[in-house]
Amino acid sequence: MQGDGSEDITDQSSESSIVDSILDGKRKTVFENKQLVDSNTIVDHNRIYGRDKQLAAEARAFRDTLDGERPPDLLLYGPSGTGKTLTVKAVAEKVKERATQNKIDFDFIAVNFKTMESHSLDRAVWKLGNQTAKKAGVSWDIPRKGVSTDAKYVRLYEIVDRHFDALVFILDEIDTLTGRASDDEPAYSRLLYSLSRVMAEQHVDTLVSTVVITNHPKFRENLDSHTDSSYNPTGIHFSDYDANELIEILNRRRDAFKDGALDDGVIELVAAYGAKNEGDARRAIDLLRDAGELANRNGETVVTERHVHAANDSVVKNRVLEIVGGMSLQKKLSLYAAAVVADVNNGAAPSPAIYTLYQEICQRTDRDVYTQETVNSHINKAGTYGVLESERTSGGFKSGVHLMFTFTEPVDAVIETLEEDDTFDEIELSTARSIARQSIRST
Ligand SMILES: Nc1ncnc2c1ncn2[C@@H]1O[C@H](COP(=O)(O)OP(=O)(O)OP(=O)(O)O)[C@@H](O)[C@H]1O
Repeated sequence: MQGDGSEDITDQSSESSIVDSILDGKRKTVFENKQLVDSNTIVDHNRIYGRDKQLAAEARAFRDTLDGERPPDLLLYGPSGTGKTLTVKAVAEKVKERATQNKIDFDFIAVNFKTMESHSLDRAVWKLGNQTAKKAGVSWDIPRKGVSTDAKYVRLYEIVDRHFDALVFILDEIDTLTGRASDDEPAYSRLLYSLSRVMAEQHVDTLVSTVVITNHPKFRENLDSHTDSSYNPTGIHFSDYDANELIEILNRRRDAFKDGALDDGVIELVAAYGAKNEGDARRAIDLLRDAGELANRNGETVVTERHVHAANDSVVKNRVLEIVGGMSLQKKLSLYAAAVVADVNNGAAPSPAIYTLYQEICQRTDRDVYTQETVNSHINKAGTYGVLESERTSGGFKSGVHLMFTFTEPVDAVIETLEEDDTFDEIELSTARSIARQSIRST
């Protein structure tokens, strides 16, 4: 806008020519098939590495369907990003192909319960109904509210019975289905009970079975005794990947990139970061894609180790920001003290030294000082989101038994992220560091 309120024509035309040149020009990209580095893509069997035992166990179970028998329920457990969802969906797709050849109506319904806004049984049944109706190609005429859970079950099972010979429900993160706090039995227990008894109790002819995917197999301890006796899944374990396995996985997706667009060492570096990140293949694939996107943004045609390092820094920062961004002031102060102590003490932060630094910071910036117990519990909260781990120990400090915190995220990223908050304007990092060193020596 100019002073008289009219548009600046020169600026507008240069803007539109920039936009035109971007839209009209041929896009430079390092990617040949970007889908391969989208972690939601279900890749073909020839790109799945090192899961033969698990694939075989899943195929053996699903095979029953082709023989007209109900497959056993499966429980796939292990850390995040270890191929639980990928393998079971890949096998289910294959079984579906065979079933179609044999004129069997087989299908699978995959639902992730974590992403639901409410974790009640009612919402879970509604969601299963909605997905099942979609697969069956019929409309799901049940409103979310105003209809009882029983009525939702009835309609769901009617669709199942009418449209499928065999159906597998793939239930991801089922342990998040806790239901209301007042419920005496968790919602997932009631859902598993119903699904495992549907053929007997609802007179459904369809061969119905379940595949539960979880990082927390201990959820079974909270099953109601009735569910526990009717639900006996076959367990299949998935362990995390080491760097060499991640290299194999990533190498099978090289063709996501154009010929020559991946510099030597890029895959190995991404795998090394991935191995540090709990051997999670999802994070490794995402990092490889992010590095490629960064090269694209910079207008470069080859992805190098530099892009990987930079992409990793920004992933870590975003993750830490997501966790610490919403913390209260006192939690931030406690975590900051822990991070500074860890920073000067080779990554380990003993609680007495943290508390000394925390007190100093609060006194110097005129803030309330909470008890050591509260500070420890504030820091432990950060642990539940995966920033650090704690262990009870008794060695080396006058104060007897204490907690030792070790960070699972890079300490410098935690300090840098916390320092973005105005609260820390009054605190000099160098001063905090020297107090931390002193308190390590004197506690
Ligand atoms: N063995 C493997 N070979 C090829 N790709 C893999 C392998 N394991 C995992 N992946 C890829 O890593 C990503 C995460 O895998 P998947 O979704 O199966 O993990 P998950 O174990 O189900 O994790 P979560 O517990 O978080 O749901 C996916 O993109 C998947 O394609």
